[in-house]
Amino acid sequence: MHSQVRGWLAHRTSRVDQWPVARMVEQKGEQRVSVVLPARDEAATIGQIVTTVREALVERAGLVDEILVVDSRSGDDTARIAESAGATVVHQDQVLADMPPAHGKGEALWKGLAASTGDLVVAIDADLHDVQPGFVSGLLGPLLDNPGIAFVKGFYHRPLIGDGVVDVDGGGRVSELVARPLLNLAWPQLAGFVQPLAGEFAARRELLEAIPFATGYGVELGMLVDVLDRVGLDAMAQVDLGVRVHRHHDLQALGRMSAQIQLAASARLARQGVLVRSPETSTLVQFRRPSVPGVGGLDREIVETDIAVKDRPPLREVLDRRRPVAG
Ligand SMILES: O=c1ccn([C@@H]2O[C@H](COP(=O)(O)OP(=O)(O)O[C@H]3O[C@H](CO)[C@@H](O)[C@H](O)[C@H]3O)[C@@H](O)[C@H]2O)c(=O)[nH]1
Ligand SMILES: O=C(O)[C@H](O)COP(=O)(O)O
Repeated sequence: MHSQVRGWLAHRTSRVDQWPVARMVEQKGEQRVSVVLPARDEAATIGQIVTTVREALVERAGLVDEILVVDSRSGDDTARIAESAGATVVHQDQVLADMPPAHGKGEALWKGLAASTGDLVVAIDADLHDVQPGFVSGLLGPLLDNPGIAFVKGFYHRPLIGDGVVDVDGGGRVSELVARPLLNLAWPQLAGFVQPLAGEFAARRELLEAIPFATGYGVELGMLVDVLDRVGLDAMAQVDLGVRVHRHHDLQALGRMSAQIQLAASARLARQGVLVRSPETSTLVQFRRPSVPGVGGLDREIVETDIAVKDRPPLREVLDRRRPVAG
C-alpha cells in the first residue's frame, strides 16, 4: 500500500461512536443539514428510514433540518410513503425540468443536490434495513469537527443474506470484484476506502456543486475520483458505521451495475489523459439460462443491454448560467 494511503488511514478513519449526536449538534452552529435519499421502488424501506431520521435527528436533536426523498421514477408507493413519514418528496424529472432527462441513481442524487438547501448534505441509500441515527451523525462528525474535511464516506460490514443463510462479510460483491481492483489500478490513492461504493456519504455543498455527477451507478466511483481531483486525499475521510444490510440484486443486475461503473471510470481516465478516448455508450452482452431449451449449440438466452453513463456538469455551472444578470 502507498505510504500516503497508510498515513491517511491512520488520520482520517474514525468510528461512529466518536461522534455523539449531542456534540454534533453543538458543533453544527448555524449550518444547515440536508439528508438526501435517492429512491426507486423503495416502498418496503423508505418509511422506516425517514421516520428514524425525523424522530431522532430532526425532532429530538435538531441536527437535521431537511429530509429530501428524490423519487427516481418509482412504480410503487415510495413517494406517498416517504411523504407520510415526514419527508419532502421531489420527483427526479421535475427538478431542473427543462434539462433533457437522464437516468439512474446518479441523476437522482444530482437532482437531490439541486432541490435541497443544506450547507452540509448527507446521502443515504433508501433500500437499507435498520438504519440508525448514527449513520447521519457519524457521517457529519468529521465535517463538523474539522473545517479542512470536505467529504466523508461511510463504511461497514456487509452481510450477504439469502434463503436463511448469512455470510457475514459476503456482501459488496461489485465493490470487491470491480471497484476495488479498478481503484487500486488507476487511482491507488483511493485504496484506503473500505467501502468505495457506499451510498452513504456526507459533503460540503460547495464541493458537491463543483464536481460533475455520473448518472446511473457510476456516481459513487466517479465522485471519489472527482473529489480526490478537486480537494485531495487529506480533505477526505471515512467513518465506520457498523453493519449495513440492504436488498441484494441478482448477478445479472450486478453485471449491468459493474458495466456502468466501468464506463464512468473510463470517462475519467480519458479526461485525465490515461486513455486516448472513452466510449459514451457500450453494449453489455450477457447469457441467461433459457426458459425453454435453446436451439443449436448455444443453450443460453442472449441478453443485450445498452450501457450509458453521462456526466451531469457541476451543478454550480448550471445554476450560475440561470442567475439573472444584474442591471
Ligand atoms: O434508477 C435508480 C436506481 C437506484 N436508485 C436508488 O439508489 C440507491 C442505491 O441503489 P441500489 O440499486 O440499492 O444499489 P446497491 O445494490 O445498493 O449498489 C451499491 O453500489 C452502487 C454502485 O456504486 C451504489 O450507487 C449504491 O449506493 C451502493 O449501495 C437506492 O436507494 C435506490 O433506490 C435510484 O434512485 N434510481
Ligand atoms: O455495493 C456492491 O458491491 C453491490 O451493491 C452489491 O452488493 P451485495 O453484494 O451486498 O448485493
